[in-house]
Amino acid sequence: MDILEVKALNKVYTGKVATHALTDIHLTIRKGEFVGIMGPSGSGKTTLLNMVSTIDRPSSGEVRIGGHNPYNMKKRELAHFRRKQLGFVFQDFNLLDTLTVAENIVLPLTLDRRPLKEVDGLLKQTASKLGIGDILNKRIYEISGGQRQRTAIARAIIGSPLLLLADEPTGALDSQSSRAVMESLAEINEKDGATLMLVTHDPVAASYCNRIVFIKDGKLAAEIHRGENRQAFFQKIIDMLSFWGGNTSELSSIRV
Ligand SMILES: Nc1ncnc2c1ncn2[C@@H]1O[C@H](COP(=O)(O)OP(=O)(O)OP(=O)(O)O)[C@@H](O)[C@H]1O
Repeated sequence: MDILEVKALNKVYTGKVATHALTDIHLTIRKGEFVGIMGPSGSGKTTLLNMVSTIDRPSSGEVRIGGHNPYNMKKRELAHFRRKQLGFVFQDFNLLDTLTVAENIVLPLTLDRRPLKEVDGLLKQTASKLGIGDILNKRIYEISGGQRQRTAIARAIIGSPLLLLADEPTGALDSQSSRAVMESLAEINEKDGATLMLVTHDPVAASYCNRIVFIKDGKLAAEIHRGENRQAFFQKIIDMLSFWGGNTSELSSIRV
């Protein structure tokens, strides 16, 4: 089953000078896939993510999520669709600092007025998946960056969205926390069959994906698939980045 279908997508930012940010993008993500989007700075990764996450409207072409075209929806319907069907994970966590970990995680369910008992069950189950069951009563300012990102992931998946979208989720983390966060995302993908789309510059983070799509100058440039061996996939990613452009400095010697 296709979770995401992007067809003939174009985005032109109009202004004094028009920027053709995306040109004729076709991308399908099937249920249970973990797809990474990579490419040099300014290549159009964020623009693509914004079109898929329904934040910004394409200039032409089509986006379908679970068979629905979000851009045909009315404002309220779209807000509801976004809350139910999409999960978001950002580089800077986007958590509410003065609330507890538990309060942050259940926020989407509270907004939907789900029964307390159901919310409590889902909270325990989701927190234990992310290994944060013992910090539920702490406030966000009392926990580490890695714990914050795992809290944000818990919030993103508690409503079982069709598609989880992550924008540089390891961008603000040290390498050890980055690995823990990527291992959590990979586990959600493998064990729960969650479908993920990840935008990243980080080849180590990207090596946890099943497939990487490279964008260059707003166009799909190449695609690689992971086999059994993550170290070999990491090396392939490095090779692709040095060919297509991207951040590869000091990375070839890293073991993943
Ligand atoms: N709101 C905007 N208005 C005008 N041009 C924009 C806007 N957002 C992005 N662009 C341009 O569109 C192109 C693609 O930008 P985008 O942010 O999608 O790239 P990116 O691959 O995510 O880059 P980075 O890795 O640096 O975040 C760039 O040329 C950028 O300058």
